[in-house]
Amino acid sequence: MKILVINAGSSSLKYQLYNMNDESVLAKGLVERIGMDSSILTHKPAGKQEVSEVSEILEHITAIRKVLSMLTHEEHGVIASIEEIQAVGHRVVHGGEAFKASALVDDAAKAEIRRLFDLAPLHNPASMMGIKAAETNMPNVPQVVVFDTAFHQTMPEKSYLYAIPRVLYNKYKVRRYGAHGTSHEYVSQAAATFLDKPIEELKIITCHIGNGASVTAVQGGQSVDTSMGMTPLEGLMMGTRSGDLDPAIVPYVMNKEELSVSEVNSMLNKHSGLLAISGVSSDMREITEGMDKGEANATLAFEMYEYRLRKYIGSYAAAMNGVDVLVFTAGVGENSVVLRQKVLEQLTFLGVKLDAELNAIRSGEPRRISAPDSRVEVLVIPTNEELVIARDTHNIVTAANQQ
Ligand SMILES: Nc1ncnc2c1ncn2[C@@H]1O[C@H](COP(=O)(O)OP(=O)(O)O)[C@@H](O)[C@H]1O
Ligand SMILES: CC(=O)OP(=O)(O)O
Ligand SMILES: [Mg+2]
Repeated sequence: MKILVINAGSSSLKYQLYNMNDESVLAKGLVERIGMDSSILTHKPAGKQEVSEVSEILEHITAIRKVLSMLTHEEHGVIASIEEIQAVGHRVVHGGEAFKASALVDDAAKAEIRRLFDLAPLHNPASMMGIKAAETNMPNVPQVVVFDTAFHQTMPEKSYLYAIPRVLYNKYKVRRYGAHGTSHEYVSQAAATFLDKPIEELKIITCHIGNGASVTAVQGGQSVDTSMGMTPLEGLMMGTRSGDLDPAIVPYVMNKEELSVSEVNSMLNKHSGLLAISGVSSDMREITEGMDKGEANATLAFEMYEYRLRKYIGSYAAAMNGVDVLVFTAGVGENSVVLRQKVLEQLTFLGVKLDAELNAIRSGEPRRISAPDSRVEVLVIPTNEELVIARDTHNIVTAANQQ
């Protein structure tokens, strides 16, 4: 079965085409700047040269049409016809309380995802555009939705409730949902496999540190707490998101600066984090370059980012009364040697002992970076959200076909 995996953002669309017979990736790519004056489609067929194409792509529907024509292209294509795509899997950030697992797309699922627009205004509308675009271009192909929030549905009330009037939960479902669940689940299972230990016996802290970043406490294979909240704004300091802050700052700043709700949302989601403190970039590579050059603001941004991540790790060790395994994943977690080093150097109180040489190795494979006598196993595990989405899609569509 060939499955197209789609991760739609508000102005971007990432895709991967899988052959599920051997779980190989036939092609992958990215459409950026959808709706802007010049959009860029970057397409990488397996074993062939990467190609880029600049054009005007105003909507997701057009973006998918371009992707499909690239996948079937004479020179850069990997399939003879669109008919070869037997299912589409979509990443959806918010599944609320309704979705505890992945699901087939039908009218009820779409209505629920739409109902959740309010809770994830930056993410769910983009996912819905991706679903609509795929339906329009491939009307008879089954579609599956895989939710970032699903893995965190095991959190107990004491983790997911906010200490605000209960009526807000009853009426509006205001609570912690978390995100990046597909990744936290994948890397926690991969960690247990790597260590050859039953996941039921492990206390694992998974750090998904990408553009968006979150930490999860995984006890016995289940998410028991996570740093992102009702929306992906809470928790760690991120590329452009503030993470935790005193909620009183919001009305105070709105009042002083005469900001609207959407302006303050935009400030906290798009103009904060590393970008705001460094004044230069939201990209960790540029932050560390600035730090190497002795730039004070880049150095401060890095220090805040590292410190806040370390505090979350400490608090989740307390939440589980211990930690056996610490996992780093996603763009920054997999690649930033210096971030891991700075975090781990000050977790010696937990029994963490870093092996600096192992930490400096660059590899795309799961690996251990702690010393043999470290009380906590520290691993770097490349995440693969797309593969999980492809597998869930395959399982759900296969089961539906058998009915
Ligand atoms: N070699 C590297 N060193 C440090 N940071 C890196 C490196 N490569 C990528 N990154 C960081 O990874 C981030 C993107 O992570 P990723 O998981 O791809 O994010 P997302 O999926 O949220 O777009 C970038 O912002 C960049 O700062
Ligand atoms: C939920 C979220 O933060 O996603 P991303 O890391 O892709 O921005
Ligand atoms: Mg990501």
